Amino acid sequence: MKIIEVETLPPDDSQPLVLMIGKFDGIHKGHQKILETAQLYKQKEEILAVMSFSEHPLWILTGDVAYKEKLTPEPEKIRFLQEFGVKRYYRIPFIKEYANLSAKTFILEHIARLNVKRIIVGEGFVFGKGREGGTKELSTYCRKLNIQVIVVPLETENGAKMSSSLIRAFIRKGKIKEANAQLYRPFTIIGTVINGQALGRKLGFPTANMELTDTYVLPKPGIYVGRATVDAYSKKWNVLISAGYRPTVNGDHYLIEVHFLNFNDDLYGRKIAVSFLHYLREEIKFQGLDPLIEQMKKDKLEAGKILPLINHNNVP
Ligand SMILES: Cc1cc2nc3c(=O)[nH]c(=O)nc-3n(C[C@H](O)[C@H](O)[C@H](O)COP(=O)(O)O)c2cc1C
Ligand SMILES: Nc1ncnc2c1ncn2[C@@H]1O[C@H](COP(=O)(O)OP(=O)(O)OP(=O)(O)O)[C@@H](O)[C@H]1O
Repeated sequence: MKIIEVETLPPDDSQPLVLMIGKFDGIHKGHQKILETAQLYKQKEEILAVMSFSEHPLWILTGDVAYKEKLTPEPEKIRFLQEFGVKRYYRIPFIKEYANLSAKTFILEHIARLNVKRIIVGEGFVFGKGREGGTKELSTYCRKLNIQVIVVPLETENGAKMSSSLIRAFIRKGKIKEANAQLYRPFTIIGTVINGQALGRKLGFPTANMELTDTYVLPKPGIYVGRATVDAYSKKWNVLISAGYRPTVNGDHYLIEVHFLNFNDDLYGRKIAVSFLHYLREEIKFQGLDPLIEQMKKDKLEAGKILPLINHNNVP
């Protein structure tokens, strides 16, 4: 994958492209349909390209941190796009000047510098200053440049558009199943294992405390059942995940801790990828450690019952 930084204008280029534009956070089922359509339309000499923003435009424009939190931070997003055959990634630093670009200027001055043969967008796609341009304007400007525009019908669930914002909202509410259904795979967070208070080991439930590699959208505090991989190994381990503030031990910040079932190796400093599969229960403030241990034993039993019933890859 070639990553091209767009400073002010994309560099002139003659490579024939099939272009997709957007944030593509999560590469959800709707995004996957766009990528599959692009593959279908691609001619032999053309390559797939995505133009995306390094940060969510609304994070830059409003400063609302909720928009900084991602389902798939950029390295993850690029890895997924690569799996879908994308060969080029135009990375736009979403500065305010970019937000002020009109729909017309974006196509006739920016996109015109590239040799775009086709643009694939979803129904309802909007672009340009204040979201002024829609698919109609896109087609009008692209006709002048001889670019074919393909508008893909919306991928919906229960009548609602599948969208990154909706999936982020599901995760914040602990609605993991709903989020995973739209992602078409389990929601996964990657981090490095750091030292905790080593209390977990004494309680009989050692946990790998995660330092996250990026600003992920964080699941509602609670206990989850999931699966995890370690470093680059493909083996998946069953895990219990504690996400939240650990009120029993007066934790003062949100933390994701992972208890591996049937795995005892030292994990400090190692990179783990943790997939959330099932929301088990809320965090509880216990009066002392004994009731916490009792509850953790129950959680383990419950996880043992639930794991065989879960579709781990979330693909029907
Ligand atoms: C399965 C499981 C369930 C947990 N449930 C709770 C809970 O309900 N309330 C709570 O305060 N902490 C809960 N925790 C977090 C523990 O308090 C934490 O793992 C323990 O204090 C060890 O922390 P350490 O890793 O910093 O040593 C849970 C942890 C696990 C693994
Ligand atoms: N549910 C969907 N069905 C079909 N196409 C979609 C769907 N959701 C997004 N797209 C298309 O995918 C491309 C990238 O979309 P983008 O990630 O910018 O928006 P989004 O997923 O709607 O996110 P948000 O929820 O943050 O608005 C666009 O062409 C968009 O129209």
